[in-house]
Amino acid sequence: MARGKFITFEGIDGAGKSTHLAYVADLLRSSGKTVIVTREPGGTPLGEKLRELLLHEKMHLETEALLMFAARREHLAHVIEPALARGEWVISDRFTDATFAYQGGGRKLDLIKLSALEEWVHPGFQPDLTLLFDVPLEVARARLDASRELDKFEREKADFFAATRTEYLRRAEQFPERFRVIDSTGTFADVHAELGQIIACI
Ligand SMILES: Nc1ncnc2c1ncn2[C@@H]1O[C@H](COP(=O)(O)OP(=O)(O)O)[C@@H](O)[C@H]1O
Ligand SMILES: Cc1cn([C@H]2C[C@H](O)[C@@H](COP(=O)(O)OP(=O)(O)O)O2)c(=O)[nH]c1=O
Repeated sequence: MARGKFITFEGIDGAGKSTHLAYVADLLRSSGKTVIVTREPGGTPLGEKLRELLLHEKMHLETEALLMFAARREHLAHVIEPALARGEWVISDRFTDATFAYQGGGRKLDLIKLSALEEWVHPGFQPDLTLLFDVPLEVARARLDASRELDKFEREKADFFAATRTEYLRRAEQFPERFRVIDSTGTFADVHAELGQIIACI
């Protein structure tokens, strides 16, 4: 049985990534793949408890980074790795790039510390494809304000999101073999067309 593929969705809050996740899952299912959709922080019973804390409690920056990776360890062990080994495809709404972008870029935690945690939690393992949904900050903010009650991260100021977006784009340049940057300012139809082309080539 061939191993499945691991696809991650990334972007600043309000970029539109969650909106397009079901579309990509359906595209893959219609081509005969078994697909699991999951998310971070979360994706396991313990991970979802950690998510509650991470999204609503104030904590030291390093505690936040450590808990993100603790939840990720659970997620890899109990969901991602077993599914890929069974030949299933896994789509995750965020993964380690989010920790580099938010805790590293946004909150300025030393990237060397994050690389050490990454090397500990998933040495040699990376997504096969990372879709980075990119929009200007004002567009993301307007979409967020119109759509939901904001959590701890979503209430951050513009300079936090500017730094988060910059770090995402820097990583996309650093790892061009797995990143695809999606212009998420277009209509749903525009974004779907771009996603369709990318998925057709994977
Ligand atoms: N291309 C788009 N055009 C207009 N509105 C969009 C677009 N993509 C997403 N939205 C809207 O923006 C809001 C935030 O999208 P969401 O997918 O939840 O963002 P994210 O998961 O990136 O935080 C939702 O109300 C969604 O309907
Ligand atoms: C996975 C991850 C998420 N986050 C943040 C980004 C988001 O603001 C928040 C939750 O992500 P997300 O599920 O995208 O939130 P929503 O469904 O409300 O759009 O967690 C980090 O700061 N670091 C991480 O490593």
